[in-house]
Amino acid sequence: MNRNTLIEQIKTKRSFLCVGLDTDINKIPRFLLEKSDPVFEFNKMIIDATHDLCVSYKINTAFYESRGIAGWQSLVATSNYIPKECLGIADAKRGDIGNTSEMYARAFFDPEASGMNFDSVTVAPYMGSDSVKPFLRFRDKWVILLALTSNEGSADFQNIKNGQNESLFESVIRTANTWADADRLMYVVGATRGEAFLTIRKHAPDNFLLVPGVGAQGGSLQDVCRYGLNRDCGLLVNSSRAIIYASGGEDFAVKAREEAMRLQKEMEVELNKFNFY
Ligand SMILES: O=C(O)c1cc(=O)[nH]c(=O)n1[C@@H]1O[C@H](COP(=O)(O)O)[C@@H](O)[C@H]1O
Repeated sequence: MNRNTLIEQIKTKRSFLCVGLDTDINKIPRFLLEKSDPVFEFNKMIIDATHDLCVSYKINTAFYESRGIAGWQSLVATSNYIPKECLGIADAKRGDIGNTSEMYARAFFDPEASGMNFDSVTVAPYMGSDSVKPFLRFRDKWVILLALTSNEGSADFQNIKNGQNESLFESVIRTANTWADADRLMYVVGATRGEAFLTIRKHAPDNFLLVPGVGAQGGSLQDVCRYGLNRDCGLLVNSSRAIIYASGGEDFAVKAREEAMRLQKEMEVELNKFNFY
């Protein structure tokens, strides 16, 4: 999916919600366990219930890889069920020497090789340019590079300053912006980072930011929008557990829709404040 299509979708749906499919087989309603692929059935019902309210789905591959072959089958089936008008994110946090990154890129971007055709993949920047560039060789695909993450340990490395008083996350953004433009490169910035969005926007005025941490991790959508929105919206705000486990019962899809709609309404208010349309 290209940038213009993404922006059009945000305008049409008045939403920049990304639903996170962090589907844990031990947390899904029992009645689904009779199905041949319970995780896919769960995801399918979540997608059916939310696709008009969100512009993206993020599949965290850990929840699938941890289940071996069965998990991989659920991953492939779910990736192919994501509607075309929604940006599909493989949240795999990859990155390695060039020829290995090329294989990771094929795994998520080349349907003939792997059966999967994601629009984007999350990548760790630690190994530098040659570990990221193989992902950028695929047309109309996005790299979503970790910049300032939502977890407590993010300060261990990401806030370390260099001789120019610049934090590591700032150096990551400044350098990575020389590898690709804002049509191909997004950054992960945790919702728990509030005012840091001011600094991020100084270095990345045009890039879309994937923002996890609203919902279960307590980040504020309003703060994220105050400091993070740009003229193209420029945000994809993810919520996983708060949506998909809004209910543990047979009504899980209905409750997931209610939570997604609550967030979509809040996003619409923020877009209106920003005179986005
Ligand atoms: O790259 C990510 O998606 C990510 C980066 C980050 O800084 N923090 C973070 O929580 N995530 C992911 O975003 C999702 C957040 O899930 P919830 O806390 O359940 O909404 C999980 O899939 C995390 O792995």
